[in-house]
Amino acid sequence: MGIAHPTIVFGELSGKVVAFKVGLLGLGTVGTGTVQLLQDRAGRHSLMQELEIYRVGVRSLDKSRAVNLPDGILTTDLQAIVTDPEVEIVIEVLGGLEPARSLIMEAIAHGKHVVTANKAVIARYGNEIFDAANAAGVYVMLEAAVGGGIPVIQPLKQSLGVNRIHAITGIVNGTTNYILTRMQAEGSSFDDVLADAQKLGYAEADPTADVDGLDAGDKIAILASLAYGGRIKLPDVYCEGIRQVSQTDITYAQKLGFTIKLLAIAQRERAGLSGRSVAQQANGLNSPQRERAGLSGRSVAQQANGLNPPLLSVRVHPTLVPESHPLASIHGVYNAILVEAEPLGQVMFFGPGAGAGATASAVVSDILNVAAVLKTGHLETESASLHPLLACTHQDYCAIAPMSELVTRFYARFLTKDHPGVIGKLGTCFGSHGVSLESVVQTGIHKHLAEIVVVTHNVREGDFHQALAEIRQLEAVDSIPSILRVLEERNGEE
Ligand SMILES: NC(=O)C1=CN([C@@H]2O[C@H](COP(=O)(O)OP(=O)(O)OC[C@H]3O[C@@H](n4cnc5c(N)ncnc54)[C@H](OP(=O)(O)O)[C@@H]3O)[C@@H](O)[C@H]2O)C=CC1
Ligand SMILES: N[C@@H](CC=O)C(=O)O
Ligand code: NA
Repeated sequence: MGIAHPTIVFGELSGKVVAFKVGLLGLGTVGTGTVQLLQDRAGRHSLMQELEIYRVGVRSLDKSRAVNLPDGILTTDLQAIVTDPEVEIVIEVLGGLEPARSLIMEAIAHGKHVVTANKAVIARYGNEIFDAANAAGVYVMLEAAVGGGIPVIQPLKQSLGVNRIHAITGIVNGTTNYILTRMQAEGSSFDDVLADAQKLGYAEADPTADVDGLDAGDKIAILASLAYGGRIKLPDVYCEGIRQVSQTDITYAQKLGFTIKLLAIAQRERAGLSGRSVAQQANGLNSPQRERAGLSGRSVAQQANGLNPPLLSVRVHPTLVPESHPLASIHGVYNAILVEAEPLGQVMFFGPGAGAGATASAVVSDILNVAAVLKTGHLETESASLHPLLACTHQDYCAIAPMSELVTRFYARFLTKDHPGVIGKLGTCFGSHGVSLESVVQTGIHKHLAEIVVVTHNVREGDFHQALAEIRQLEAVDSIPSILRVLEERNGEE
């Protein structure tokens, strides 16, 4: 098909236009940043000269736009973009599940390479998307989907590929880090700061995904899948957001030498914790988990120890982070991802996790990666296969251990009657469930009730909750307003 629409042609080499035609779906925060970057090529990689914005799909043609595009580039017919034979690379920056998912699938079916910033779609439909892409011989690139502009997807696929990953601990949601930072620094209210994050373009269209930890859950599922070489079932990822984090807890945490962060964590389950072996933990998996891990009908002990992909803990929750930990100093919309690997040791990726320019940097880098492969003519022969360090070809599922088996420290705040002996009763309940306390502080009287803050040593989460269930029955205990996990200072491990 000839070029029926006006286009922005950037590249003309040896008198011959060699542009890769890009179809952009979405012209919001990220789409606008992407166009701005593609229109401002001076001093950037020369391959950018060969990218051409061919069509841009939006919902409304009446909106004023922060970028100038020639007449006829904008369209509301997104399907026409993903089926247009002229388009080689489709950029999906619409957000949401539909029509994003269907358009990605249709683009793949029409032989287009896809670049997406959409972690929600990849975390839920990655299986079908990558199966289809691999069968069609096209790339699906997603650097912008995790950590915004921070390069973390490509490093996990390429530079860190030889490492055995022990743990990934990240601040991967800019909105919640921005909210927690300002609540902590200024004592601002949650709602006011959220409104600012929305104005700045950090938050998702529905900020529930940010605030309730679901966006971070999508991102850690994607990182875990790349790091551990297996697919992750999203419902297996435990997600707890920041709605219940109060000024009171922020203040107590500060007094105790911690800062509260929403952490996304994926780690190999460690053998021997709380006297349990990996095999026993794998026994605790429900049957679909064991089925997915390939454990059913075989010796769980034998298989869990050599599990490939391994048995993992994958979770998102607000966490007390020691002030001395590298993640404690990540503020505002910044993200950071700490990777602990063998033989490399610790490496931390840090940078802006959201925002137009930063995210566009990741999107356009992905486009360049695809254009670079296309330029080599690598995919043009019948027998050509996808570049193994750019494609995603995992088939097996990782088994995810239940949260009750997690071994972690806890912070808990109790409101109790101000009676003698209450602290002793709490200690007895904890002790009878094997929960050892690092500190117990009675911090004052709050509406005629005593406020007691407890920090535990490492405990098995299931044991801790059993102790709490017993404590709730105590006549002296009014309520337990907060329970938060605590990160250990050494090695970023819990
Ligand atoms: N914002 C950020 O900092 C980051 C965002 N991301 C991800 O990037 C993606 C885009 O986010 P963002 O740019 O913030 O989103 P915006 O809401 O700012 O922009 C969405 C764009 O998509 C268009 N659009 C949405 N639905 C449709 C539809 N059904 N038909 C046609 N057009 C549609 C909108 O059109 P119109 O303009 O006409 O309304 C708009 O241009 C999301 O997946 C997000 O998770 C990833 C990293 C950081
Ligand atoms: N809403 C997300 C945007 C980037 O993924 C965030 O706040 O991190
Ligand atoms: Na990134």
